[in-house]
Amino acid sequence: MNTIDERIERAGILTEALPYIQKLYSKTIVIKYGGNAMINEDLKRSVMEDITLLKYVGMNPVIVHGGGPDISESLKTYHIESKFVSGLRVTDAETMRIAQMVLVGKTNKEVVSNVNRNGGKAIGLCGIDGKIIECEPLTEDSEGNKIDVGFVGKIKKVNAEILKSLCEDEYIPVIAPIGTDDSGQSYNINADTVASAVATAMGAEKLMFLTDVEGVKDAKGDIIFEITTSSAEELIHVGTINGGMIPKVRACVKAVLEGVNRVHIIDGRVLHSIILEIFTDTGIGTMFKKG
Ligand SMILES: Nc1ncnc2c1ncn2[C@@H]1O[C@H](COP(=O)(O)OP(=O)(O)O)[C@@H](O)[C@H]1O
Ligand SMILES: CC(=O)N[C@@H](CCC(=O)OP(=O)(O)O)C(=O)O
Repeated sequence: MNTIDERIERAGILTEALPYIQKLYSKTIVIKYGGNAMINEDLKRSVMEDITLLKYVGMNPVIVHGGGPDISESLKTYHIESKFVSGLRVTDAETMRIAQMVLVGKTNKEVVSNVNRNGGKAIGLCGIDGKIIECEPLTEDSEGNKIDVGFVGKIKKVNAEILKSLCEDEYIPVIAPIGTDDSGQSYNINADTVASAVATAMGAEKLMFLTDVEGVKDAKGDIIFEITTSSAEELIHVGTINGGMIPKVRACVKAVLEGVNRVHIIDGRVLHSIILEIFTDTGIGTMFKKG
């Protein structure tokens, strides 16, 4: 049994959250949940509890999930080697078939089921459903160099109406990063890119990327708490930001420039990282701003 002092302290913590709840009430918050942050059951549960809590206090969370490690593992069982160009998986027809099977059939349903188990109402979708994500083949990397990565999609349009209706109807949309074109061809898309495009199309207030580092690091390895869009580009240019952090940072920069107010990269390995970011003044991880 808790003492009265402990209970008063708890009440204090809850009321501290009030200004944040008021500020973000009815606002859309897009959460990118990366494969490398889906580490263990405790962490998965804490992410789902946080997201369900956001919904119950009146915010509109939308989840975009990755699943790169899951895809690579499945490809291995089919004796297919994973190849990446500019951080993007080279996706031939067979890789596309397996990526879709894994992302939609496995990862998406696991996330949906975890949200539901925690009392939320999740609806699993990918960009093919309702043609939410319209694509064409991606033929250039972010520097404008020609690349041949097969069925990797460049997003032409996100049709956000269905997502908005689901949010209004008490649901939490859970989106797998697969898109489609007019012919019905499926495309594999980097999940960071999808999260950014969904946040912009939905007019989200906030976009959070859960990953496996504390935030964006500078050349000395220290976390950068606030980064401008121009210094982010500069750190990519000099190589301080590299590998999988490049598409993530570019997705952040694009979202900020296209009107998403708050964009953060946070450590998905920390229990309740979403709540810590949203309900505290200092926040955690790296925040992006225009400039
Ligand atoms: N400047 C940097 N700061 C932080 N992480 C970086 C940086 N440059 C490269 N990285 C790497 O980026 C990784 C995160 O990208 P990625 O593995 O693609 O994440 P996710 O699977 O969550 O999308 C980190 O684990 C880190 O190794
Ligand atoms: C084109 C491309 O690279 N697509 C990614 C989609 C999954 C993803 O982005 O997952 P993470 O967020 O866990 O890395 C892939 O095939 O791995």
